Amino acid sequence: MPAVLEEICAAKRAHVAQSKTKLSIQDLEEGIKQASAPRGFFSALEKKKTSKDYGLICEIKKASPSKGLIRPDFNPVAHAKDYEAAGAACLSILTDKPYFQGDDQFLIDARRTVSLPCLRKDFMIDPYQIYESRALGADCILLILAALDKSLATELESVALELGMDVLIEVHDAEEMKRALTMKSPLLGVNNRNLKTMEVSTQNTLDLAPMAGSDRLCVGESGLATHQDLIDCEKANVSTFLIGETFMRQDNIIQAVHTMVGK
Ligand SMILES: O=C(O)c1ccccc1NCC(=O)[C@H](O)[C@H](O)COP(=O)(O)O
Repeated sequence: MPAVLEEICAAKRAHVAQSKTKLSIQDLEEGIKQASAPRGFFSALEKKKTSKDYGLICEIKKASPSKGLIRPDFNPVAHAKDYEAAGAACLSILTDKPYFQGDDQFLIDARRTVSLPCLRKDFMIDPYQIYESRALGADCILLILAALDKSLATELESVALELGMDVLIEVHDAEEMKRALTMKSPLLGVNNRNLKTMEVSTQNTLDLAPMAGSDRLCVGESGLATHQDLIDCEKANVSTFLIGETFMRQDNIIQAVHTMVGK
């Protein structure tokens, strides 16, 4: 596992242990009963694909380990509104605090403001977090296969699906893609960021997406900066993308999304 992921997951295990002392899974199940029903994350993206539109998962991201602070005037509610107005299919909201300056409250506030399906973007290593995600209102969770063995990935996926959420399975190499194809979720993210070097290359999407076959929906993730990047990925039949930093660095987010899709 890349060192940065190792470090983030170790911190996450300590954080989850702490959370469990405050709220039990039974408490979270009570919270889930009060939560609004899941919005179809996968189906929103599938709809865009069917209508031959780009399916954008627009990310609310204040900072990152590779870039530090990205958005000084960070305002998750305003960013959520802008993304919806710009035509995003879905939102991704980082909730990890120590490495991304995220917050669970950002997910709650953003989701309440818009009608888009929302991904809780965090580092899932324990079933507890899957219950917590649904109680927070998440419609989809992320599973990073580089951080999970087969049995834990399968367990987390099955809890999420039972709770009615979609699952975005993230892969970075061919071995992870093969593992992803043994899982149930049809939503596969190809991460263009090499977490060992932090370099990004859309070539990764071009190399791995063809392995996925026509039953899965591939998402190109990370380092997408220009409309040409999207056009390049279309060579591998990928028209669904997760984009954070490029949008978050622009004062006018609506304009940035329009420019990205070539409007
Ligand atoms: O962004 C990072 O530096 C990072 C470091 C370590 C683990 C994960 C990381 N990013 C999480 C993401 O998946 C991205 O936020 C997402 O793919 C959007 O990427 P970008 O468009 O490049 O902001």
